[in-house]
Amino acid sequence: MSLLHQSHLHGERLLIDPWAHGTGIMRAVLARFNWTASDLDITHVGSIIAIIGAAPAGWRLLRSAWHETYGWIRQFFLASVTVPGGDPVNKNCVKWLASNRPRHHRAFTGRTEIGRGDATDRAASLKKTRRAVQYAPHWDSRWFWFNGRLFVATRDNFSSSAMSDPAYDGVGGEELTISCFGWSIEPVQTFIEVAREWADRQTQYFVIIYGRDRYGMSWQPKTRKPIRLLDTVHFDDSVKQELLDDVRNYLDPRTQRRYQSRSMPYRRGYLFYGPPGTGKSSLSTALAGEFGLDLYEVKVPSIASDSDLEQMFQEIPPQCIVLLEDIDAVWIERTSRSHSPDRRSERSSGSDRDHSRSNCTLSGLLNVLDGVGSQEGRIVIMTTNKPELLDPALVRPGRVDMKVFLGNITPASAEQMFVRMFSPDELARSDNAKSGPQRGVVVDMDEVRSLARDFAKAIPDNSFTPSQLQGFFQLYLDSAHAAAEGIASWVEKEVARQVEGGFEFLENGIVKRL
Ligand SMILES: Nc1ncnc2c1ncn2[C@@H]1O[C@H](COP(=O)(O)OP(=O)(O)OP(=O)(O)O)[C@@H](O)[C@H]1O
Repeated sequence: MSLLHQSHLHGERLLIDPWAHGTGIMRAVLARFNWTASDLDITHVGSIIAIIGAAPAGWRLLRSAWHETYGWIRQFFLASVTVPGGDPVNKNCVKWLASNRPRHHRAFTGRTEIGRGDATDRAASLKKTRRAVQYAPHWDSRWFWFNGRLFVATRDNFSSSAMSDPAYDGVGGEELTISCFGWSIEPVQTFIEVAREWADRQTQYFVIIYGRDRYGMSWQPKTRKPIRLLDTVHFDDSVKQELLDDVRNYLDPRTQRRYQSRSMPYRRGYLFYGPPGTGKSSLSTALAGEFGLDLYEVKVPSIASDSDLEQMFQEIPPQCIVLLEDIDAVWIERTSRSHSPDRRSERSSGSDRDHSRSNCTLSGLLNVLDGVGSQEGRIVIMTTNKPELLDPALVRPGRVDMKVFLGNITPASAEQMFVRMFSPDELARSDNAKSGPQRGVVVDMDEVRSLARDFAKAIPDNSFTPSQLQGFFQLYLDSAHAAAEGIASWVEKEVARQVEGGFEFLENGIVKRL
């Protein structure tokens, strides 16, 4: 089709032209750069459009040329180490890279941070809709300098299924390859060591608790708890000291050499037993913090089968604490149980298995604890509220080397707990964390000690669990005097409640019992 042109008084102008609209826009754009309309003719427009049209093809060509070249560079000039996704080293390196990222990094993954809320509004943070969003840098390859060398880290970010995994946290979920120029992988190994040490320093004030993911397929870091000091778990001081000495001695490298030279399996097992709420889990976490170990938590009633248990243990690293909670739930196969008639009658009832009972068997458990395939070097802590149900084979020396009873609180422990709750340092620390004026009434240490002595006198020995007493303190956190005054009536009420027993509930403002 021929183009129609018409001359006007103001010179030659395009009137009816398929390009007219486009050129109008272009003219407007060019005018901003002080170009006149006469500078633009149809051949210029055509060239510009052709260039724009060819740009993506050119870009693709350049990219594939770069990939080809990069492949050659990797093959002939780079030394590399690949770390599988989910491995702790992978997380360490990715975290190091994230914290040393360029200031203007622009790609992030965002995910709802379950378990942590909006720090500025505590009440709102408990609502589902106000959960904070966590942003982690998103990248598939990063060039960086380390120790004067050029490194590149690549991960299979976008194609991997990691992103669709609900447990994906944006850190360490994908296979990671770290490379540097040269023939030796030594610089990469040095980088990995530095990243590991850096990550250890970041977590030295926390205990990392690992749990199975929701499909029971792999271990995932479940929570990161601030280290709980052993002083905050109250029980018999001499037993606590004995336990500490035993763990310290076991972890000493000389002990390991001694075990090995005498062909003894390098393993240590502990049983923490006692009523609910006496600190069995708290003590396990405190021990992990004290010795800088990660804690792998296994809830025995929820184990699906012996093979699942075996798989779990195979994936647990050597230096850590394995916490087997509610070990009495394990399925006993033995036909003769001298001191557990209840269990025998349950066993004879065949299919009606107790729901709190695990699907893993005693022999499955014994196998992972000290069978041929069991790893050495880890600490196993078992907890139970019902030690009388345990099979003697499970708790024999070699499997359980020390039994620690955690019982109801003694007046001496109650006194320690009071001092801890109201020490001036503790009050100042917790009030500083709050915004607004100081709420707690600070009394000096001598007064706290004297109030604690009076407080302890009101606590009958061996009557309340530490968690019950903790519940009492939660009512009086702001005043040591009020706590010391309120304890007598609280004890009276609690004792009456324990005598009456049953489940207490409120109906029309009246306390009733089931
Ligand atoms: N001995 C203790 N010293 C200090 N605090 C304790 C102690 N025992 C329990 N608590 C407090 O009570 C709560 C429950 O404790 P924990 O879960 O450790 O008890 P548990 O014995 O493991 O209970 P369960 O058998 O029901 O699992 C925690 O908040 C903990 O701080």
